[in-house]
Amino acid sequence: MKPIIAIVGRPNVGKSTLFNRLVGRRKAMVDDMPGVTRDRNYAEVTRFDRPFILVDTGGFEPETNDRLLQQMREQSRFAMDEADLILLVLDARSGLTPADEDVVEMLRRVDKPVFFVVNKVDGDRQENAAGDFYSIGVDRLYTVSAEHNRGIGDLMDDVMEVLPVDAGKDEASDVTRIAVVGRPNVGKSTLVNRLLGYERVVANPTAGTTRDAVDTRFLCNKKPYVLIDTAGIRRKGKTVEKVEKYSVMDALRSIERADVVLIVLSAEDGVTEQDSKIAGYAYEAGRGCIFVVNKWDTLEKDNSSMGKFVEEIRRSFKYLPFAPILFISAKTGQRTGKIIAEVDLVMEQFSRRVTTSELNRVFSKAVEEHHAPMDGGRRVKFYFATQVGTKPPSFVIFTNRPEGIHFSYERYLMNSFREAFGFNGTPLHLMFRGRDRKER
Ligand SMILES: Nc1nc2c(ncn2[C@@H]2O[C@H](COP(=O)(O)OP(=O)(O)OP(=O)(O)O)[C@@H](O)[C@H]2O)c(=O)[nH]1
Ligand SMILES: Nc1nc2c(ncn2[C@@H]2O[C@H](COP(=O)(O)OP(=O)(O)OP(=O)(O)O)[C@@H](O)[C@H]2O)c(=O)[nH]1
Repeated sequence: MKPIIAIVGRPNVGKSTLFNRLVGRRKAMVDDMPGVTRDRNYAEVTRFDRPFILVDTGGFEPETNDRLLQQMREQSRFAMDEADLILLVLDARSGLTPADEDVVEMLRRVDKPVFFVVNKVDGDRQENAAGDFYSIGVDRLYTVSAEHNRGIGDLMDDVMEVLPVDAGKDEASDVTRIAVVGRPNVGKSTLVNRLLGYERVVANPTAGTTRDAVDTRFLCNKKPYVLIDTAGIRRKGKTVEKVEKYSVMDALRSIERADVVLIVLSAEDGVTEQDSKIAGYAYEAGRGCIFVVNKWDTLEKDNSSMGKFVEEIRRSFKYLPFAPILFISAKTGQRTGKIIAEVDLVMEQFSRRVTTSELNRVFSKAVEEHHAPMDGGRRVKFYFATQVGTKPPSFVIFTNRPEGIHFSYERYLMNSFREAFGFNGTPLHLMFRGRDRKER
């Protein structure tokens, strides 16, 4: 599993700025996609060919919580439990505060590498002021300016030296890896047990790598599948509070390792905020997605109830119009037998390749029917499209204005591809590239 680096610190010290700096990407353009977190707080980053997961814990703060210390404790606890390495961000311009000291105290007890990062050191003047932070009693401070990209290279050089090495992939290509995700109590464990009970479990759960992930292999119609992190799902003795706090993170980790994600909803509750969050991550991670509406047995049904639920899902998850929806009861077994067949269909599309000539036929027709809007008074021209990868299907489109293509036009192109090719259940990834190597 890829190691996790957590960024902690009180509000406004520059966590998100540092996060964006390290991710090296513009902020995700997701404004017009309800349900997808606006500022993403979770990203996969590769440095010196080594991938890791970067988490900005600021994003985990409940919006209504006004208690600073409480928030920081939660962030730090999260970081201590889940991360492999912690970046504590301090603010050179505001100096050391009691809240900082409180977190430092907590982190002192952690048996993981902690880097003390003094941010907003934009110039030499702040460099001197930053020295005050040594009063917290650490050997090494890293002075940086996240905004102006100062000191970041030195910091990351040292971080990469102590970051645990990825303990290895388990990505046999013929196996479909399935993650079952959803907020607490929607019926994940019941569903997992149902799937495994149905199908013959061919191997005992094997203890995974660094964080006790237990994946379970099983066969269905002689085809191999892996259910990811069944331990996380079945884990007993979690306190209620912990379940509430960490389930999104559990989901993230499973999604990260999956091909196809079963997003479990509960028919009893309808769609909730937390469902949106989880589904948003599955989408952003570019995994195959299937909505599984569980507890269908609990509804008083009339003819329109399924249609209404479909509507609610489509309205709440506008960015996932391509994800199939299944209505099941994990408890009674109703329609659970259809899940794996649906997974197969999605996996096929997720791994699908179209030929360059087919692709360009569809692409040029789409462009002809609906021109791209002008970019700063300049015509946007396209040259050529090619598929560069699968899982999910990824395309590069060559254009004279790679930075001038609006998200709505990108979406139009994706929809044209879907209309022509299907790609049911899988996100698509488009990249625009200029002939002069400019890229977005
Ligand atoms: N001068 C200076 N300002 C910075 C630097 N890094 C961040 N800032 C500013 O500090 C403010 C807070 O930055 P954020 O990245 O939003 O801080 P945060 O810790 O993520 O804040 P929360 O989201 O509230 O937790 C913004 O106005 C940034 O522009 C820096 O290196 N130098
Ligand atoms: N009526 C009904 N109840 C169900 C169904 N599936 C699960 N349940 C019940 O819902 C409750 C929660 O089920 P779990 O499988 O433990 O849910 P979970 O999502 O794994 O929960 P966490 O471990 O808290 O994340 C249990 O009481 C189940 O018996 C279903 O299809 N119908």
